[in-house]
Amino acid sequence: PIIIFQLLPRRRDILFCDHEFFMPGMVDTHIHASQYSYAGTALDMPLMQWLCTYTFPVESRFKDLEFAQRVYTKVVKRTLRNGTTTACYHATIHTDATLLLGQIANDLGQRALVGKVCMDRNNPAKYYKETCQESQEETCRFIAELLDKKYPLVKPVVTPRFAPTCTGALLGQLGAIAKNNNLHIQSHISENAEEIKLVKDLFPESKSYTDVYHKHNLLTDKTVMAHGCHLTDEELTLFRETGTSLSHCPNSNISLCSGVLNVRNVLNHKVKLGLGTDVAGGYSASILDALRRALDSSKILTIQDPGHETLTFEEAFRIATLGGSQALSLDDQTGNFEVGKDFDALRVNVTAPGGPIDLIQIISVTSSSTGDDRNIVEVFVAGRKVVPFTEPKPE
Ligand SMILES: O=c1[nH]c(=O)c2nc[nH]c2[nH]1
Ligand SMILES: [Zn+2]
Repeated sequence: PIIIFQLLPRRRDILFCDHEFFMPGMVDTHIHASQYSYAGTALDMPLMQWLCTYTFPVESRFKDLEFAQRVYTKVVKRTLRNGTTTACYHATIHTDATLLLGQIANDLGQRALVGKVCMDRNNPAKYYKETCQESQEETCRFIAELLDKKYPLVKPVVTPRFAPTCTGALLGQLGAIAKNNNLHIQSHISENAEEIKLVKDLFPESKSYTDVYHKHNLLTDKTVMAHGCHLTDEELTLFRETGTSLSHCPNSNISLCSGVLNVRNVLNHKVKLGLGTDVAGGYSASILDALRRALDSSKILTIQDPGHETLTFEEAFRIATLGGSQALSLDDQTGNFEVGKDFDALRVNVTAPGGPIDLIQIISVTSSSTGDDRNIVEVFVAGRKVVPFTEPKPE
């Protein structure tokens, strides 16, 4: 999808070809960098079985820094090429590999939140475990070492994987760490029915899944929760009251048969909302793909209930850009071209050679659903051109 909101007049310092324009960079509010290694495969199971069968064994390999370097370089480059100027990453439980992800995002020029995953229970994988104490200590080390690098665009995010794999003790400690250091928080919530039932059994004292996180001080205006397909209105109200945002990951929700988020209901509750690829539950690393699937998902709800107010193309575009920046509380820096924000932008050529669009005639296009990364000819983050990639100069 491409929105042509303004065909800029020709300027001497920026040469625009015909059918070119700038659009704001896109924001991926939820992506597992470590799972990029198997993106597009292994989507034949529901969430809990999928995690144990595929995800945890693959994530355990990130103890190996060479493997991590290879995968993380590829995922940052791929998302940049797809126009993701800001990404909110889950890595793995490994502190050093997660620090490496931060370094790679910095070197390649992506704006990023990077999280060392925390999980101290319900993980059957043999070599992929940490205790509550290790998780807490390594999170503190991760935060201190990443902040010490003083990367201008890369920040740590406190990352309890989700309630089923975290004890209450760990959730409480992570809530305190985030509060004491004024940090972002990310996790998952209410993705599928089996998971919700498990949380009910594990936390019988809590009123709801949302209440579990709330009780542990994990719902703040710097928290982003992925999925939320099955949240009740009462839970959405708590999201609104605490300033917590949602990451809508439609490719993943369909691929793992998890559920369909009612975006209209989320917007009506005035909950901040962004889009996520959720690689590798989602098989595409492109936010344009997420945008299309958000529209498809909304249309499915309309098929089921003709009274449902379908998401518009313009609303989906906003969620992919400004909405994402608001969801990550980064909208003072990015999300649109408001004066004072950084220049995070994509130079789009509707008729890029080899691209998917055949422009048959000059039309007053306001939107098109056929563009892809071939149409994104340049990417800028904070004013720096980061795509096409520049090879490092030889010493
Ligand atoms: O889509 C998902 N991917 C994950 O890796 C994950 N972990 C917890 N819940 C999850 N959901
Ligand atoms: Zn996820």
